[in-house]
Amino acid sequence: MAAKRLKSIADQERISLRDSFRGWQSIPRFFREIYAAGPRLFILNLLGRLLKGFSPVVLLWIGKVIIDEIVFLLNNPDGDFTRLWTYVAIELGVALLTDLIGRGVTLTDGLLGDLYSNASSERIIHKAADLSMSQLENPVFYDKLERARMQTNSRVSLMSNVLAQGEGLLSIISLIAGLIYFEPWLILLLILSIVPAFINELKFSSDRYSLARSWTSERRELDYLRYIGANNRTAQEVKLFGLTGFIAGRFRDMAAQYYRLTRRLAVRQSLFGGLFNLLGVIAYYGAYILIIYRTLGGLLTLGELTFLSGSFNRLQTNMQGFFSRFTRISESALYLKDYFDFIDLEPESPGGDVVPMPDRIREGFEFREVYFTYPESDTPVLKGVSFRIRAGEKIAFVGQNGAGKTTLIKLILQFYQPTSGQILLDGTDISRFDKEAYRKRFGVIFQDYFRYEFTLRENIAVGDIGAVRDDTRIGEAARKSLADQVVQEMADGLEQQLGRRFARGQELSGGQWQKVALARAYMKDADVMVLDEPTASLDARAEYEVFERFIGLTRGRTSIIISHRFSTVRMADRILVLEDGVVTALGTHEDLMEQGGLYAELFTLQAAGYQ
Ligand SMILES: Nc1ncnc2c1ncn2[C@@H]1O[C@H](COP(=O)(O)OP(=O)(O)OP(=O)(O)O)[C@@H](O)[C@H]1O
Repeated sequence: MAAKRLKSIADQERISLRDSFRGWQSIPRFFREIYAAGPRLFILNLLGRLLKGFSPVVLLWIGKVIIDEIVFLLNNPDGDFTRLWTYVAIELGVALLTDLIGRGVTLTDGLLGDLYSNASSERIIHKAADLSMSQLENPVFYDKLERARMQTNSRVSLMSNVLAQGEGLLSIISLIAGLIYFEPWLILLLILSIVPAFINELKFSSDRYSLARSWTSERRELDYLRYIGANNRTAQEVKLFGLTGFIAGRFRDMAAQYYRLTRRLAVRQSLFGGLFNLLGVIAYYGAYILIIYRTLGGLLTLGELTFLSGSFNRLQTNMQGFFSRFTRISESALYLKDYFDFIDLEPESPGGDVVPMPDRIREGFEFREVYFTYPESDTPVLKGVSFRIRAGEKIAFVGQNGAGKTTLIKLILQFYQPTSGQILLDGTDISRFDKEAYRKRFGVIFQDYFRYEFTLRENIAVGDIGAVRDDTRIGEAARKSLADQVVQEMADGLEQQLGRRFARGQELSGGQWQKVALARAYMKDADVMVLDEPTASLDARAEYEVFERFIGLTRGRTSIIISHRFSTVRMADRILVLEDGVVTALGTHEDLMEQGGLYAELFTLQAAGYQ
């Protein structure tokens, strides 16, 4: 199998050093979101870190005072020991307090992280709901959604890193103040030992991000392969068709390329990093020798020697931590920008004033010269479609696979806007109605309805989720769609968990699922019922019953039915025949039979099959 060649770091647009800092602009907004998720925890955390930030210098300082006091007492054996023990007690107190505060900080970090992660996941769900189908189907948008969703955990660690960074900065400033006070030259050595390592870190982090980013869609494919390769839904086909080798091979090729690219980066980073670290060790010993000389020369006390060498050592570790966190933050902050880019996506809006929905449909729908091409596609699906659906009538759409029947429904439901032409409801362009109010008037079952792994009750109630506790309405919807038979067969009745994913879940047959899905359309007293292939999985008797009920129950209500079964279709008031995106006939069953076109041909073909 010829594997796709994947983009390497050399192929793609590189993210420059300056771009690495770009992400930092999003941090204030990020912290506003975290604050909003848990204001009290956030303030507690800041206070804790503030105190903890000063603890290293305080501890080192007390250590210095203690050693100087010991040296003094050694030289003056008759001196008073009270001061020494007081210092030791203070050191113990500070050490205990620092430990306690440290635990408090870890605790508030974890809790804040949880709160923030929950809040941001919810935001992403809401945002995805605001976007149009064409936005969601667009791969660029989808990649943004994917990045926003996948990086929830990395945002949580970003939060801890930024907070730790503030704390680290306090420690560094206070330790530097001590160094400057006794021995300013040490600062120069410190800078010398740290800066090259920092630049190295920064460079590699932007490379890592560039690589990960340019690979978003490939990683999605890897995830998809992992999913279809090890999953109870695909297991049947994978076993039957022997697909394991194919899927695993495809996964292996892609994963190996990704591994090779990341390995090269990681090895180079680690080599350079090691080299620069050696520089740090040499600088530390340079500083140590300088301090020893000064002490031997009587310029520094023994306590000051321990304070300075301790401070230098701490500073070096703290600064290394600071810089490596800095690059980690720059890296995750770039992802943060992806998240905000997604949150800031503008939903498509028609512009102009919103017109209130009429309280009931008087005339009906009208398609006027509607042309439609799916986004990201060049092939027109609808090519100048004009027809009316009268208020209260039952209309059936028929036509061969791919003719555009479901597309007509998607346009009526405003999942997409026509490329040109108009769809009117009682004379008003449907795009001018508030989408939510408009869609509320429809009871719909889609051809590719979703099987939610929720309870049976919830699966029916998704048609009007506000009524999930309304047993009367759920029971009625189930009766109308024959789903009541399914309810009776389940051990837990309406509370039966469906699907196999969760404990006590019960899988349904195709026809049972269809009855459940059909019940959703009955959940509300909709003005317009839309049934797209509602009976494809039902047995002949169930199908007959479903339709008989449907006709009786929706008398006088506008309904649209898509079906390939002509026994169903002929029950409609009028039938629209769609051929390759064009309406070729519209009339009653009798009219169309008389005309002798595609409808008559298909009807006769199917009828002959039953003889
Ligand atoms: N989301 C989409 N993006 C791009 N093209 C699409 C999309 N959905 C459908 N199409 C294309 O639009 C054409 C019409 O599809 P549609 O689902 O409307 O057909 P249909 O008449 O309902 O067919 P069927 O009887 O098989 O359900 C098909 O050629 C299909 O490939």
